[in-house]
Amino acid sequence: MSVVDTLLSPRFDAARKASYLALDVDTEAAALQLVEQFTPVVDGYKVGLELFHAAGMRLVEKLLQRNLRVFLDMKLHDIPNTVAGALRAICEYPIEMVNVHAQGGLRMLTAARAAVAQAPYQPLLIGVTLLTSLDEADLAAMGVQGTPVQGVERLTKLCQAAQLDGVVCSAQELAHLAALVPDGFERVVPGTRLATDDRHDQQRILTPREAMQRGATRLVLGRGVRTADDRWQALHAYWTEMTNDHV
Ligand SMILES: O=c1ccn([C@@H]2O[C@H](COP(=O)(O)O)[C@@H](O)[C@H]2O)c(=O)[nH]1
Repeated sequence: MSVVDTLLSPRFDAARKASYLALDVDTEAAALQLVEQFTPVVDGYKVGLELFHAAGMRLVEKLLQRNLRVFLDMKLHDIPNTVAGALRAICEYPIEMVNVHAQGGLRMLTAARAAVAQAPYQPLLIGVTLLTSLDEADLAAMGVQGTPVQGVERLTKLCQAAQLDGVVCSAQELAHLAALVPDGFERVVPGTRLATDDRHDQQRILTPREAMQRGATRLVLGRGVRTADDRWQALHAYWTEMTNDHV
């Protein structure tokens, strides 16, 4: 059996459904090349700031036409009225998940919730807590008191107060959050790495296995897969960790 056939087997269905491959490339053509390579093994893709600014909603429409799950990683952060307006425009499309910065505050999060609730499509609305590229020293330099765990806890409580569907956080805060949030609350984790991977610009990392063990509900897979010498082997390694061992 080839690695692609193995990855298409039901054994990996749960990992497939819990994964978004980050299309962090700078042209529509490069994004579609990745999508052509990985579909149908991967059926969920993340469009972030780089690709969105290069290719816009037209690229998102192309993914949706292929019946792919789309996480629009916009990290909206502005005054409540502006964020609500942006979400109304986004929710004209059947995307699966969109996010806002929890640091926009309760009024902004509440306006975001209301905008999505009234929209034609209602993606999961997720609050980004503290970027996984920040460590405690970065927080202190920004005037944010306490540890990343404390910061993520504060921001998660804001997201819960505004009735968001979940948060983005690092795997390092998950054990702490497990006691704080109910089962159905999404815990979306970017910046996981295999033990042998480069961490790049990420600071608060753990392995995919540790993330799943600690309660992640969805993982964003980025450079660990996309820039690997053998992308299929890398995806197999990530999904095996996500599948086998979180007991
Ligand atoms: O706190 C955050 C929020 C979002 N991201 C995004 O996830 C991917 C991670 O990519 P890697 O290549 O695996 O580092 C990227 O698109 C970020 O914009 C994040 O890393 N941290």
